[in-house]
Amino acid sequence: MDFKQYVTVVEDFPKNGVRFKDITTLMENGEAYKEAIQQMINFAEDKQIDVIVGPEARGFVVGCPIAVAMGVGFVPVRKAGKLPREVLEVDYGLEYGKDSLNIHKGSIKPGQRVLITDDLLATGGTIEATIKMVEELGGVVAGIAFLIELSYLDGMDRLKDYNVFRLMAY
Ligand SMILES: O=P(O)(O)OC[C@H]1O[C@H](OP(=O)(O)OP(=O)(O)O)[C@H](O)[C@@H]1O
Ligand SMILES: Nc1ncnc2[nH]cnc12
Repeated sequence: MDFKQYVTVVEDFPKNGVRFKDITTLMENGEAYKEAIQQMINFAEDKQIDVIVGPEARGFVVGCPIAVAMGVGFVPVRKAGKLPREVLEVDYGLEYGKDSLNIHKGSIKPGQRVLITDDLLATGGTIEATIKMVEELGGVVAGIAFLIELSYLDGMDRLKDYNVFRLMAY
């Protein structure tokens, strides 16, 4: 399947000449969304995954259906101030700003094998912060799966030590 035909490229969003890759048009198409998720599951299948971790919000869009299909749990990474219990917090930068991310302490058990999911790899700031939180909680990052890599931003350079899958590259 040519997945790129379902992604809409929006010029200058949210600002400063960023070429935004909008996956909502892929999600609107049941066949394309299902097949994209299936390809991520195929990548994860032989990795003895115990739990999936995805950053808000688009990491949920890909991570939750994979978790349900694989019969494993899903742990949300959220922007600061959204999780109600005790959290681990990490600052990060992204293509169009900076923020901090939280994960619930105790949400990953030491030694658990984790698949990290997100829709898109840009600078790699979000995923690097997510990896840091998983590893600080004692999890083992067994794989990282994206729908899209923006190869002109070199985010993959930060992920050399990991097993990474991406469906599309721009
Ligand atoms: O590789 P990076 O430079 O870190 O950028 C990639 C991140 O940016 C987007 O999320 P965003 O923070 O815009 O949040 P959203 O999913 O809530 O829209 C995207 O879903 C990734 O998580
Ligand atoms: N260019 C881009 N398109 C969509 N999501 C993004 N997140 C960070 N950069 C992005």
